[in-house]
Amino acid sequence: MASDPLLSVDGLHVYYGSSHVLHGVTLETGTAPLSIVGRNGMGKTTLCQAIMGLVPSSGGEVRLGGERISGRRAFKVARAGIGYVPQGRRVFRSLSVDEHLRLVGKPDGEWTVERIYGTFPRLAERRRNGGAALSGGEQQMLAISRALLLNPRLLVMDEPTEGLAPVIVEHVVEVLREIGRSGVGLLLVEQNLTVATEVSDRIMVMMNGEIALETDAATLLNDRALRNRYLGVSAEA
Ligand SMILES: Nc1ncnc2c1ncn2[C@@H]1O[C@H](COP(=O)(O)OP(=O)(O)OP(=O)(O)O)[C@@H](O)[C@H]1O
Repeated sequence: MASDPLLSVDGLHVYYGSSHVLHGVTLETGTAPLSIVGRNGMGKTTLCQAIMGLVPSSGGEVRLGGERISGRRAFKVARAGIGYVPQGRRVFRSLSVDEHLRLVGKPDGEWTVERIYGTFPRLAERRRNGGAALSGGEQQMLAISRALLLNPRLLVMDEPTEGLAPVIVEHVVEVLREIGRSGVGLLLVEQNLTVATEVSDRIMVMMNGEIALETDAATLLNDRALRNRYLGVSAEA
């Protein structure tokens, strides 16, 4: 008997008032990373938020390991095993790096504060710095670390490289690849096609609130006409 996929989203609809934003999104993913790309305003953030229970869906369902999680409140979705790194990072300005990590870290989890410091030496160097004193890249690493310390089965990340310098983007890509290898599932929403294709081979394109295309990284990178059709100018950025 085939086992349940790690995450399955089936026919998900979301409205903001009378505005219909998700039009029956359907996807499945396992422990191999999956990237979702798409132009601005296509519904990628809304999809992340609907999976997390942060916006209500009006039809369809979300399952984690076969268990229905749609309709649950966000903290229960997190407790069920989905870590979320929202767009814009959101670290506390007055808490130090170490305080951020110790707030959520548990001594017996697979990801511990010590493992985080080993994975992100930069955070170890900055452990006494407050959130306000961190660079954008360091804040992103802290946001990812916080999500990992909850020992999730799946991480949902919304544009983790947005606004970062290229050298920092490279480091974040390395970290995402390591997460992919560690057995934690990864659903990555990205505007940066290079990042998306470096992190995952499987790529979905969202257009007008639907998954319009599922393809592999090489096909998308090699087919300019396909990129133009689904991603327009942002694909060349
Ligand atoms: N809280 C909200 N209330 C009303 N409309 C919203 C709200 N949030 C998003 N929208 C609209 O829903 C649509 C999808 O937005 P969403 O942020 O999900 O897209 P996106 O693909 O993540 O875009 P971006 O890459 O720019 O973040 C857009 O038209 C947006 O204006």
